[in-house]
Amino acid sequence: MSSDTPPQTDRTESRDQSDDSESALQTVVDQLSEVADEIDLDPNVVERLSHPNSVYEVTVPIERDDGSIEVFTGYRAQHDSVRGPYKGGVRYNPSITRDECVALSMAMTWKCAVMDIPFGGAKGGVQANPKDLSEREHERLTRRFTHEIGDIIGPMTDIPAPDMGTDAQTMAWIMDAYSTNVGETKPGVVTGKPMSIGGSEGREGAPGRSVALIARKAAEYYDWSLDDTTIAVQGFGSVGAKAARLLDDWGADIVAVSDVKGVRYEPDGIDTMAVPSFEEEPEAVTDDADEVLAPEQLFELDVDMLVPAAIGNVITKQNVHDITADLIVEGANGPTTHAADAILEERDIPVLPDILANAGGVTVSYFEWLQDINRRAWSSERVNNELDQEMHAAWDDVRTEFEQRSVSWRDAAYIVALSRIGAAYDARGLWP
Ligand SMILES: NC(=O)C1=CN([C@@H]2O[C@H](COP(=O)(O)OP(=O)(O)OC[C@H]3O[C@@H](n4cnc5c(N)ncnc54)[C@H](OP(=O)(O)O)[C@@H]3O)[C@@H](O)[C@H]2O)C=CC1
Ligand SMILES: O=C(O)CCC(=O)C(=O)O
Repeated sequence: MSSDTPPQTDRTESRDQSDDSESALQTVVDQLSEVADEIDLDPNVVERLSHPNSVYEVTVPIERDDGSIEVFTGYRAQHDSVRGPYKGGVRYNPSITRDECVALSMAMTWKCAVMDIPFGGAKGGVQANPKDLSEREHERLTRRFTHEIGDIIGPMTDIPAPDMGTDAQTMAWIMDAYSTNVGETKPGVVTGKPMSIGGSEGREGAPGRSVALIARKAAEYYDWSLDDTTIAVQGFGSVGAKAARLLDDWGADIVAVSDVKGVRYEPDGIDTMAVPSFEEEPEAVTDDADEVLAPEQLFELDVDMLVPAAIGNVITKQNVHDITADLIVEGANGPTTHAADAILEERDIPVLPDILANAGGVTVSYFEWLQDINRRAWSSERVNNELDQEMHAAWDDVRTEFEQRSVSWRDAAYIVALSRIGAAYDARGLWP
């Protein structure tokens, strides 16, 4: 099944349009086309990359705890595998759509390429609110979803991982359902598993760690001291809480953190360890806070650095002018629309893009996959050292393009990724 992709739009044209309706897919396709022009990427490769290889839509019926049957819709989008097996997370979210999965799968292709790890891009999910599911319902949903996509995932074909609304336990159920089906234990079919069944040290904290590492690199690049840097973080889950806590530990002042209910604001700096993360207790970030702001006020705060680490398309043409931060580091996937990105560029506010900043997750997933294949566990020191090395190498590659071509950080990251993907297509010559 192939997808109808949106038409590519001129960036200046999109500047003049309202981006109320700019979809995540439109954002990614526009970015692809802009960078393809910059590096003269073969138009055939651009055409190929503008479409997912396959998109699967499945029906996931489960028995609720009260005995009734409820039917959910699930997706798995596989974008491109020229550099290796499809790789990407599975999210449980009531508003997830087919197109959003396609957009996120495309971003995974770029992310793996910018990190130079041998995977392509995929993403999937189920249209369900994990907060409305009991643990047994979560398990039944996961096992049935795995059954429905069982033929198209596998350690050498497509390897799911956690994303919003899913966690290590979800991955354990996927691994068990898949392994039971094929009659053999296959730890490599998913990453982000519990340690007891082949998970890796450091995977859970890895995306937040990479966000913090890139934030620190960027601060150094612009000659800031982290000790004098104030930061606001949207989302206090797997990515946001870890990033905030590390940056706090490294000396920055985290002055605001938020969840769906609001913003906890402490101008003198928050003790981030004392605030419950999403995993510790959902929707509790503002509990007992002295000062609580409305969620949308986070972007208006007078801070040095902004880290959107919750959901996509939150920095838009409508609110981008409220932003006074001097630097943005994207923890979430696709938090900035293409139109808002152009305005930030005009305003000289650098944006360190998602495909670099949060790539620690898939990088440690790659380490986990290697450990599964070799049946050898790495120490947490080894995982963190190798992650730091990979992040620094990717930073250097992106910084080189940023400086040599005088493009945005996002375009520089896309250039690194698309050059590698283009070279793989050149070498393989996949055209029939
Ligand atoms: N987990 C991973 O391995 C990776 C995740 N990402 C991306 O990072 C982002 C966050 O994922 P992750 O940390 O795993 O998700 P989690 O489910 O762990 O946490 C999400 C957090 O965002 C908050 N949140 C949700 N909606 C809003 C909103 N509208 N405004 C403010 N806060 C909100 C939640 O708060 P509440 O408690 O109120 O629900 C929660 O604190 C996603 O874009 C994901 O794709 C990227 C790379 C890897
Ligand atoms: O760890 C992985 O394989 C993918 C994580 C993910 O979905 C992401 O980086 O957006």
